[in-house]
Amino acid sequence: LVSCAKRAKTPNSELAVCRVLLAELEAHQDAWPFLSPVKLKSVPGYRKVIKKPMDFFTIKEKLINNMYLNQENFIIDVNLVFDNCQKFNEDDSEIGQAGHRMKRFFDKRWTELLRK
Ligand SMILES: Cc1ncccc1N[C@@H](C)c1ccc2c(c1)OCCO2
Repeated sequence: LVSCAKRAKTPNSELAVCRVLLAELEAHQDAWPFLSPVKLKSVPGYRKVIKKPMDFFTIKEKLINNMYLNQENFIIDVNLVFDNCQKFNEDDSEIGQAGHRMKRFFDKRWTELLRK
């Protein structure tokens, strides 16, 4: 039989994987600093230093409201969470360490799930 062309991934199946990945991030024991938006009034300097705040709750809202057209936009927002964390927090701080652990976990899982 002639093999059919490799079926392109439909956007919704791409986004289904993003929902699975986000659920795993939210369930991770080191997710606590990233579960909701940083309160800009209660963290001195955050608003000035971090130009594009991002967190897992906001990402979930964007997924639910179909604001991600593809996996790439989702991955950009997740990496923004970790880049903001590294920019604002010392590597040896509680939050800094949580951020490094979460980034390592994410990089591993999306490689396994998305790089099929
Ligand atoms: C990711 C991040 N980077 C820099 C600062 C804060 C945060 N997270 C907030 C939720 C946060 C995390 C931990 C906290 C906190 C707020 O305020 C009270 C003390 O403990």
